[in-house]
Amino acid sequence: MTGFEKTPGWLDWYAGPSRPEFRLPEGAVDAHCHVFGPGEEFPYAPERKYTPCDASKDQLFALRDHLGLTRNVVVQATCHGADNTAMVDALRASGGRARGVATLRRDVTDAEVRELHEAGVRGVRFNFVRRLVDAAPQQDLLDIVERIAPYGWHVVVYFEAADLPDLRDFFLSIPVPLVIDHMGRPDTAKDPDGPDFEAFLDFLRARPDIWCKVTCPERLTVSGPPALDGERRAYRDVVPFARRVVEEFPDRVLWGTDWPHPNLTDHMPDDGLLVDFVPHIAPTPELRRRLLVDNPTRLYWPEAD
Ligand SMILES: O=C(O)/C=C(\CC(=O)C(=O)O)C(=O)O
Repeated sequence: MTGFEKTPGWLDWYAGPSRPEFRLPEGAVDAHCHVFGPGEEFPYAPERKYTPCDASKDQLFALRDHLGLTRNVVVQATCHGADNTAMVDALRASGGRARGVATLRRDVTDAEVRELHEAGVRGVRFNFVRRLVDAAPQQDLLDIVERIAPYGWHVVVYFEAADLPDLRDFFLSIPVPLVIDHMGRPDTAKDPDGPDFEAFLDFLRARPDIWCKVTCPERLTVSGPPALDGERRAYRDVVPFARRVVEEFPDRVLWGTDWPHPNLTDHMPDDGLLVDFVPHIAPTPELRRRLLVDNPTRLYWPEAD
């Protein structure tokens, strides 16, 4: 017993994922995943808006090996607030095979940033999704950027598509590279060639150092079908959105599982089938190598590039 009770309706991550049919290229990176607790060892943050089920570093590394991945980027999720200890513990245990993205408060010290850097953190995440967090004032975020810039870190931003018009100028004022979570969460019931997604692509065109994660079809899908029970045509409605991004920005796209898939209540995907989704959004071996290996390695392990 950890004393933490998972948010009602929240599904557990999928135990026993299938082995993907698509063979990942050597050096493939899961550039968006999380560790949660275990709560007994790494308590969840008092200010959290949900309580996840535990998902430990060992379980993450077992999934990495099962799927044929080489490396992980562990992204701090809001349920751990700005207490990065579970994420850092995973980085330290990974033998250099995991890098991290932290959450920082405005009063973070240079010594703390240096320690995170030494542990393998390479970015800070700013979350604007209201169901997850009360976003910090923009000036606080810019103060944090000043702290991390000397270390060559980037800023990961998570927002809903409807909020991009209000946030765009702020994002473009951030003087370090940006990484966008989950394609800026487009409404996939809309036309992938329509004005809303075009506005997102236009934002990516505004600077050459804005990267985009083509992740989370399981969150973005409206018409499915879900990646379960061997389904080979999962999330078809998301494919044209992701392909537009991959084909126009082949050198600044990233892919990840989003394991353990927090906050899903409808279905929990089979991570092996999520790997099998990749060839649909990156149709050539060259695009797949950039998406899965070259781009994340350049951003998170430049010394190995
Ligand atoms: O896993 C994700 O990236 C997405 C999340 C959770 C999250 O980002 C967080 O808690 O910080 C979501 O949409 O609920």
